[in-house]
Amino acid sequence: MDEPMLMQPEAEISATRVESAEPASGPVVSITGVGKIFGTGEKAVSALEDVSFDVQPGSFVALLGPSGCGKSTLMRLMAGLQPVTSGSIDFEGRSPEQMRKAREFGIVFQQPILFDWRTVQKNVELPLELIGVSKAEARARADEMLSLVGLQDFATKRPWQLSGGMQQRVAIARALAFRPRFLMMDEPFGALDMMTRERMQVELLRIWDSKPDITVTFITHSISEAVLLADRVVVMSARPGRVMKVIDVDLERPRFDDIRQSKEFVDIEGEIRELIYSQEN
Ligand SMILES: Nc1ncnc2c1ncn2[C@@H]1O[C@H](COP(=O)(O)OP(=O)(O)OP(=O)(O)O)[C@@H](O)[C@H]1O
Repeated sequence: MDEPMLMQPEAEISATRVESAEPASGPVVSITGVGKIFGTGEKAVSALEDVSFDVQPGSFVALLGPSGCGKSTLMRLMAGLQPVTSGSIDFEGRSPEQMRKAREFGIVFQQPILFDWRTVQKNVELPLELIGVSKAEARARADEMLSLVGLQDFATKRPWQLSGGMQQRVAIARALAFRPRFLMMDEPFGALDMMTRERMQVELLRIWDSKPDITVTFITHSISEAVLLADRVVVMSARPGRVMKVIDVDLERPRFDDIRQSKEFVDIEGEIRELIYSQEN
């Protein structure tokens, strides 16, 4: 799903954090029996069937599955951009739409969608200004997030002067500048070459380690990307997407690039690969 980030301001412009009175104990998102059918009658397409899983607060969940299995659809349902056909998605008593309206979500798509006529810094500031954040506050948050993603020296450059990986880091900075409780990433590194992609994965681990309060949902086709990044991998079947298995990734954090060579990593990758291939045979 490649969508312009600023085309849906309510959805993309995220996050005045709503602090809860008590620390959360149970899951922060409960997805129960979710189904999604597009269209009606003979043209009806069943994209998701009976999808259920929980997301723990502050965890990193990867949605992994073949093309067309409904990963992006599931993320859109979670983000309150489309209604479910059946089942429910519950954010501690609030609906995805309520969460979206409260700007609890930051979203990063495969294409960063930056405005070339604005500087990097002003790209990060723009959506904040659109929701009424003062110029000074927007600048402070943009600078903080550009430092977090390692682009402080590129604030005054134009997006076209940056590499693909750097542009995607700007998109991540822009999403985080809203201080969202939930960061949803739809194949954010899918358009990058393999080496840049691997570097970005490590970069995301670093950013993630310094932002422990955020709960991340990350869509990917890549088994190794899912295992490297996630605490939990939701493995989905081909369309209509169902949950084949939820796999906990009990690898210690902080994680670095060399963890890919560890036996534990390779074992989890193998388990997921077997699961996916068993479905095809
Ligand atoms: N608005 C829509 N109307 C009709 N069908 C749709 C719509 N959106 C998605 N679909 C269908 O639902 C199915 C799931 O699509 P979705 O984009 O969620 O899959 P995906 O797993 O994210 O795929 P990819 O990995 O290729 O991005 C596909 O068959 C798609 O054609």
